Amino acid sequence: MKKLLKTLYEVSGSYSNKITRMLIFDVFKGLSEGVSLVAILFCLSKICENIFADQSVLMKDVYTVFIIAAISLLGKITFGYLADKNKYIASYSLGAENRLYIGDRLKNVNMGYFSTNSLGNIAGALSTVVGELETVGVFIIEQMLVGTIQTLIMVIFMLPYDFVTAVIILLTLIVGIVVNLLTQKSTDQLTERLLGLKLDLSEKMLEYVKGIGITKAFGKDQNTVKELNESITESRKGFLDVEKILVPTQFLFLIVFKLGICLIIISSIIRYFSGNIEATKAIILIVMSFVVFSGFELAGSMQSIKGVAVQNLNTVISLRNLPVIKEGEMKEVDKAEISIKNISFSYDKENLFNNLSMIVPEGKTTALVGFSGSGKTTLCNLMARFWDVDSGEVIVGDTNIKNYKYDELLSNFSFVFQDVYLFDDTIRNNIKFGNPKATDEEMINIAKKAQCHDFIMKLPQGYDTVLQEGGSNLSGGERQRISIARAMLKPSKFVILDEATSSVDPENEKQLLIALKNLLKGKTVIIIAHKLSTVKNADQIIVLKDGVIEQIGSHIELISRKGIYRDFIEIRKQSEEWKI
Ligand SMILES: Nc1ncnc2c1ncn2[C@@H]1O[C@H](COP(=O)(O)OP(=O)(O)OP(=O)(O)O)[C@@H](O)[C@H]1O
Repeated sequence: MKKLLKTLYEVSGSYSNKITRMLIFDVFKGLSEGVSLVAILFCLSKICENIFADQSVLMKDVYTVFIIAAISLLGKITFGYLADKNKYIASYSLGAENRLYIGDRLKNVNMGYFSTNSLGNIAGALSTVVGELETVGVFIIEQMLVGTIQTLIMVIFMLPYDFVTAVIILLTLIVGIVVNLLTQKSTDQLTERLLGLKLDLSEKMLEYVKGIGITKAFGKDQNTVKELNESITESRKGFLDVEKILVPTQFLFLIVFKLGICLIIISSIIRYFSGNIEATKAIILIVMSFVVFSGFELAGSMQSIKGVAVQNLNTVISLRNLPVIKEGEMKEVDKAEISIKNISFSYDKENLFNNLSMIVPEGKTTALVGFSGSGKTTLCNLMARFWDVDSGEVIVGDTNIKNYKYDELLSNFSFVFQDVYLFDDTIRNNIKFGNPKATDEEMINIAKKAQCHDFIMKLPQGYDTVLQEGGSNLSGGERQRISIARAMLKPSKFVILDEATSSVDPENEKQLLIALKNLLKGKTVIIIAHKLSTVKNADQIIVLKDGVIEQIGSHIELISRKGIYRDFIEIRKQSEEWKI
């Protein structure tokens, strides 16, 4: 419980005071519950005493006990309400706060993290794990605390009332705790496995849904379906295995208390018949035996799922502590130039770049061309610090990018990625994502230039049309034009266009290229393109092959020289597979 509380406080952020309040109210709720039970037993004892003594029940005693019971019941309800109020605010708010915190942290995590950790796992952790934390985590602590306090009150009452029963209760509690501790290790291991299975299942589900189109196209017996089926079978088997161990351990734990109850009843009957205790006491002890362990039984049953809560909390803590990239203090980019000096970089063992150097001059357009896999996208990612170089320097303006504040550095870059992603939001908000302060007029003006205004106006709600996740209710070309408008609306010094017009039809592309030319005027542009039309007007063309710069120059210079660029152009005419 101490460990659970400690980790819960670690993730509770600004809502830790609500948890403290909940715990305080729960202590009073537990006390009230214990006292009300004792008061009812005491009342019963007085009534029995008077009946057995053939006397009329003393109303003064009954009233006193009734008032105590009423006050404690009222306390139980009031403190229960206050504890619940704080519990719900704390649990749902800390869930939301953690999702926001982790989401923000993920933004500053090196992209390598996303290569080694699947999207499904991260999504599963943020939804399932944080969700369980909201519903189960705080609840477990509450039940354990209230149950334990209630039982302690009963024990304290029992000690002076009947020593033998007090000893039986204490021994039962000790055996119960020992059984719990002995089974704890195996249940903890199981809950760890349970979490792994849940995350694996959510990863496979996500992969399956995302690839549903491919699955349809290639038939049902493809790998994703097979993997999903295996994961479902594996998780079903795993969940059953967990239950197979959890149920008997729970049963063993409950048996201990049932045996404790039997012992109290047997000892009371034996002692009554041997004349050691009176009938009243025997009755009270027998009645009390049925309720004395109830709080502790509940607390103990929480112990087995406590492992789940601890696992969930640890997962949240590890996500909260994800190593983010180290950032510097620089805010302003003084010069819109990028200078790459002797960089080496590898995704895994083999280096993609070895001592590569180049300059992206201010206010000019630099085109990166080369075969697929030659490193064009990677080079752009290194310029915006999506990844860190292994050695060498990427200098933006006059400063190494590692010395900039990360958000400030990124605010200077606009991107149009190969794989366009649009948010599940209106078209207006998707375009304004690049510059939320832009007016509608500015936004529409850019949309017109990006050749998307006309098709947007044909949609039933125009700019207020809500896009489906990823923009799946638009064509590839429409998505790309919206992403161009989004990038153009962002006031940035650098624009990176990664095959930005690849999905646009020739008619739109012509107008788009004219618009891009105007919009990109004065900006430093890095363009990855496979179309000659996009590349030939660049001020500088850098030809990459297997991570090595083979040629640098303008289109006129490169086409007039024998070499890889001229070959590209030739081959391009023959084959659509080349990327130039
Ligand atoms: N996240 C990653 N993890 C591991 N390897 C990667 C990753 N991204 C790219 N690579 C590898 O790095 C090399 C360069 O990839 P990159 O995407 O930079 O090439 P590219 O020239 O942009 O290719 P394309 O024109 O096909 O987009 C390729 O061999 C690719 O497989």
